[in-house]
Amino acid sequence: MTEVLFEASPIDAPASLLGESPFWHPDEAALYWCDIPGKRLNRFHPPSGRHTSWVFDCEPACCAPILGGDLLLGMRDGLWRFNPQTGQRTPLAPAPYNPAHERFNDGKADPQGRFWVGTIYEPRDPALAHLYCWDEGRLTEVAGGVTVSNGLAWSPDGATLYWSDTKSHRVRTFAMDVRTGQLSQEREFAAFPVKQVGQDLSTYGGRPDGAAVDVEGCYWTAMFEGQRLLRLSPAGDVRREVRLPVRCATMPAFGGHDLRTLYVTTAQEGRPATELAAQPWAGRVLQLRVEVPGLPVNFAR
Ligand SMILES: O=C1O[C@H](CS(=O)(=O)O)[C@@H](O)[C@H](O)[C@H]1O
Repeated sequence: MTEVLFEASPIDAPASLLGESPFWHPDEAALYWCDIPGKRLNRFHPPSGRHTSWVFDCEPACCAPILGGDLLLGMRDGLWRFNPQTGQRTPLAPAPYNPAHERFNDGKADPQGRFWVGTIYEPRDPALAHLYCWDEGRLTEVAGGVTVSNGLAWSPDGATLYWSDTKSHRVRTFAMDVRTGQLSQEREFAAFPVKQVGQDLSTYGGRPDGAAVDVEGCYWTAMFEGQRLLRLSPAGDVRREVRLPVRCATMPAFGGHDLRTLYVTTAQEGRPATELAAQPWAGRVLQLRVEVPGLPVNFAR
């Protein structure tokens, strides 16, 4: 039997049901991530090995640091400011959709501190999810026509926005006016073969989920259900594939003092029992070392 060696192994923190939105906080030397159905925000501090989590009454889907302190949380019921020291949560904006069948999903700040956040339309059909931008106290709808808004990331110069729709297996780019945040020149960046009904997972490459960009401008995407990460050049060519010991990776994030540790959140929710028995790290945050550092996290303002 051939032994498969994986480069990634889990950090010393409990598994999530559906881990998402990891980011490395440079001031705290800690990794934050959400467990959406577990209704938890997690923090792991590698130097001390300390894991902390906060439990809410509503699903947190994305988190970002705010300039000057606190975190911004995108939750099913809206955007919140959260103080991890006191546990206090202050409302910023109510959900601009019906939370009975839609919720915020992937969200990130751009280099100017505007917070971009998309939604997931849970009935999945039709494609009624959106992308919003939170800026100067206003939440504005900027795009729609997707089902699972995901994969937000920016090129190193901040002038290209990446955005995926996991369900349609596509990643697109926009030119972004760095000063105003105005989007133009929508283009298809990458498209992956859609899973056929009854297709064996061993022949399926997965669909683009969360993403992160490195200093060479390459786009790292988690391929949900494909058991791999892909590193795509700015032109969209696959430069590297990293096989993972877990079927469902959800998002990579660069961390560590040199931003060369790639953390990857994963999911176990809804997976078959046989798969979970074979992949005991499902739901854990994985880590691996990479050669090219990532871009630091952007702070929301
Ligand atoms: O709920 C979620 O699920 C999706 C994966 S999929 O839509 O089921 O293919 C994941 O990408 C998303 O980020 C997560 O919140």
